[in-house]
This record gives sequence, structure tokens and C-alpha cells, in this order.
Amino acid sequence: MRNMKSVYLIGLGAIGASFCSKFIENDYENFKVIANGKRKEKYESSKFIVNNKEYKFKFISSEDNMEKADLIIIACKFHHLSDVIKQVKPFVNSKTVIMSLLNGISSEAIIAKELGEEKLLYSVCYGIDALRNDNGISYKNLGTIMFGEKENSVYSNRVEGIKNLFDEVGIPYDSPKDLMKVIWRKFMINVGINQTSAILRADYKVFQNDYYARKLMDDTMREVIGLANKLGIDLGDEDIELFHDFIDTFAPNGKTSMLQDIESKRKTEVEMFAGEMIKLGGLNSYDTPINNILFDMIKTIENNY
Ligand SMILES: NC(=O)C1=CN([C@@H]2O[C@H](COP(=O)(O)OP(=O)(O)OC[C@H]3O[C@@H](n4cnc5c(N)ncnc54)[C@H](OP(=O)(O)O)[C@@H]3O)[C@@H](O)[C@H]2O)C=CC1
Ligand SMILES: CC(C)(CO)C(=O)C(=O)O
Repeated sequence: MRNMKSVYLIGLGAIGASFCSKFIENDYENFKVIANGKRKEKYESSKFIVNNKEYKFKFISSEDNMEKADLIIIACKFHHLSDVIKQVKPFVNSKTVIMSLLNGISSEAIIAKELGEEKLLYSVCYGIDALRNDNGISYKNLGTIMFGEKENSVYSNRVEGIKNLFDEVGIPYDSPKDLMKVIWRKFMINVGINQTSAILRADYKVFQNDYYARKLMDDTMREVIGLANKLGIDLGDEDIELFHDFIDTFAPNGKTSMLQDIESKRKTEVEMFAGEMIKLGGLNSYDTPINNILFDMIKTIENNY
């Protein structure tokens, strides 16, 4: 089993800070947050509040320290990724494992191209409902990190090492054999709920209670199922049903990360959702009419903040 001694995370937002808090609560000695330049200065003089509790994080900068990491967890938004990869590079050696908690199905290929496919483990967060606002970060459900090798039928040494690490710090996880299907299922969920919630300005209770919001979300998810099937990924209506059970457990006032972005007038991850659907649809002769419309609508909202 590979020992994950030094663990660095980059992207101290809703997702990143929620998981960071577990490392701090469990006094994980060699856990650090990567931040450079002005961001590091700002973080060092900021208070980080997660679920009403203050956490003190240790920061590491590629400008003053190049200690290599055993594991690097990336938790930024899609449009931060190319910058983040540059900042991560100095901490990577031949043994470093890299995990991306970004939603979507695109970040891994981008990281693999820049840092080496052999360093990657595939991962995605399920069921977390983290919110970031002026008062800090809060979540009701921490959810589960699903992770593993692309071909995950036998656990590798590094998968075992990370299972051990997550047990130690109390991060809920699973390492399913059919990880790629699980990642696609999450993509289907995000393409469905993140984008429709952003257009409708709808929190989770709307999707818990409103027939039409739910129908719009489901129709959008079905477009992903069609593409997935064309690419040999075995998603179906039962995956939509699984998500219906999940939504009912979410905090009614909680919001998708895309709706949070729209409300805070931040750039969204639409390129990673509708954008990726349109791109893959084009490459595979598969029409994506719903995603074409969602893409144009979300870009219009972004362009007119
Ligand atoms: N929020 C949620 O409930 C969920 C989100 N996700 C996914 O997780 C990913 C992260 O989302 P979320 O946590 O909501 O996003 P946030 O916007 O809350 O956080 C992103 C963080 O990345 C940091 N960052 C950006 N560029 C750099 C850089 N160059 N160096 C260091 N830090 C950087 C930002 O720092 P700064 O603030 O200083 O600019 C920010 O804190 C997304 O792909 C999202 O889709 C997945 C499941 C649920
Ligand atoms: C599934 C959902 C909606 C919450 O975990 C999410 O992934 C997001 O908000 O980006």
C-alpha cells in the first residue's frame, strides 16, 4: 500500500474547504493548501469558517517551497484549471498521485496531458451540498468521494493508500469497480440540475417539489444518457431515479454550485457541462438540442452580469 504522507490541496472554496476541515480536525500533520502570491497573503490574513467553526490551514507556495507531495487534491473551478495545473507542477514528482474533485468528465484529460496520465486517479464528489458565502462555507451533507483507477476492478497500492488516508481523517469515500459509469452518472446529474437550476434560479426545494422543474431536469439528463449510451457507457433511467432519491436528502434551501456562481456573478462551469455535451455530440453525430439552448442561455446570463 502506498503511504500518502504529504497531502496538498489546491482550491479552498466550497468543496476544498469542506474536505480541508476534516484534515485539520484530525490533526493531519503534513496537510497543506497550495496558494501563491497575493492569494496566499490574503488567505494568511483571512478567517476560514466551515459550518460555523474556524479552521487554521497551513499554506504552501511554489514560490518559496518545492516539497513534493504524495497526493495533490485539486478542487478548483473548471476555468481555474490551467492556472492551477501550473501551480501544482512544482510539487509533483514521479510518485505523486493527483485527484481532481471537479465535476464533469473533462478535467482528468486536461490534467493527464499536462502532468502525466500515470499520476491520475479518477474521482468525483457525490452528495455534497457545500455552500460558500460571505459568512464562510457550510454543508449539510459531506457526501462521498468516489475515486479509483480508470480500470478499478482490482485496488491498486495507491487506491489502498488513499482509502487508508480517508479512513484516518474521516472523509467518506467509495471506490466502485464501475467508476467510469459513476463519473458519467455525476456528469448527467450536473448537466441536468446545475444548468436548469441556474436558468430557473431554483434551489433544491424547487426540484424536490415542482413537477415541471423536475421534468426539465430529467429531460436534460436523458440527453446525457443518449450520448453516454452511444459511447458505450451503460447509463439509463434508473440512474435518474437514483438521483431523485438523493435530491430529497438535500437541504431544501441549498443550491447547486452553478446557481451559487450565477447569484454571485461569477463565471460558471457551463463549458464543462453543456459545452462538453455539444463538443462530444458533434464528434459522435449525436444531437444535443437541450444543451445547445442551455449553453446559449447561461452564456447570456454570464455576459450580462
Ligand atoms: N459546491 C458544491 O456543492 C459542489 C461543487 N462541485 C465541483 O467542485 C469544483 C469546485 O467547486 P466549488 O468548491 O463550489 O468552487 P469555489 O468557487 O467555491 O472554489 C474554487 C476555489 O478555487 C480557488 N482557486 C482558483 N484559482 C486558484 C489558484 N490559481 N490557486 C489556488 N486556488 C485557486 C478559488 O480561490 P479564490 O476564492 O481565492 O479565488 C476558490 O476558493 C467544481 O468543479 C464544482 O463543480 C462538486 C460537487 C458539489
Ligand atoms: C450534485 C450537486 C448539485 C450537489 O452536490 C453538485 O455537484 C453541484 O452543485 O455542483
